[in-house]
Amino acid sequence: MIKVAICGALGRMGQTIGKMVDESDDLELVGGVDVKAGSTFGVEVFPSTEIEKFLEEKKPDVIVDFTIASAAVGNIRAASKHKVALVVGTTGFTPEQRSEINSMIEGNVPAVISSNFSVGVNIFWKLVREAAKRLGDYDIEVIEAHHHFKKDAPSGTANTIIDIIKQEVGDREEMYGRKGMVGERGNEIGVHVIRGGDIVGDHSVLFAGNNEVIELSHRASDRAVFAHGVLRSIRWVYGKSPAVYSMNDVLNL
Ligand SMILES: NC(=O)C1=CN([C@@H]2O[C@H](COP(=O)(O)OP(=O)(O)OC[C@H]3O[C@@H](n4cnc5c(N)ncnc54)[C@H](OP(=O)(O)O)[C@@H]3O)[C@@H](O)[C@H]2O)C=CC1
Ligand SMILES: O=C(O)C1=N[C@H](C(=O)O)C[C@H](O)C1
Repeated sequence: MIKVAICGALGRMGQTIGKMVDESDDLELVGGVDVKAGSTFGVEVFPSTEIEKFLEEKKPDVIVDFTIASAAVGNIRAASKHKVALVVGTTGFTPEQRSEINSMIEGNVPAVISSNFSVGVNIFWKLVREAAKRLGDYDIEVIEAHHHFKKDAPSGTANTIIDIIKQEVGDREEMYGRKGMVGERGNEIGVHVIRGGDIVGDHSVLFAGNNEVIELSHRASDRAVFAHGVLRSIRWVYGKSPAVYSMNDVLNL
């Protein structure tokens, strides 16, 4: 049995992952950490101020983090110190936070970090790369939509899309929405963020040329798609050599 702990255990993703871990035969949910203490699926949730005590008492094999960027940095530091493998889905990191995370992990613990654990999105990213490779002279716009509770914008997945496009077409300015006399469209990637209701997670990329538009889209209708990828990652990462891994490694893409 792989002993699993969840940071952000009482949140939307924490609950979805906790349920799936609890129902699986080869994984054992040993507890969680959240802002406030509590319980989930019959195990104790410690307050985030007591993460060190939690790790010493519960000794998880893998820690899953779905919190917020500022909190995740501290949780990753604690996991690295205690040599616990990581699966990190939290988004909204600054470049500085990402490099701090990488240096905490490298040579210390194995960690899968992804802005989107859905298998479909990981294939979608491949399709976006392929299109960008061939349609670099088309106008490119990225659109994402999420529920009204989401704190970071644009989504981590949209940021990954923008990175992929730039890797293929070269650096471009990101244009976040447009208003007023915007003038002729420049060598930019338009980025549009929608927040509303209970939208789980929609991402589209438009490649617009003369007399034609190619639109690639992915729509998640249940958080279970992310949680399935998280469970695959937990099973994959346990026992691996210390390094930062992506879902490409987990899915062998
Ligand atoms: N990679 C992927 O596939 C996916 C990534 N995400 C990302 O996961 C993150 C969480 O999303 P979601 O579950 O919807 O958000 P929620 O707000 O529902 O859950 C986050 C939880 O973390 C808690 N939290 C805040 N600070 C700490 C801390 N220091 N230690 C422990 N827990 C803490 C929050 O408490 P409180 O509410 O009291 O602040 C909350 O319970 C986001 O960054 C989101 O973008 C989401 C879905 C898929
Ligand atoms: O906050 C969410 O809900 C989601 N966050 C991730 C992101 O920021 O890309 C993944 C997914 O779209 C859901």
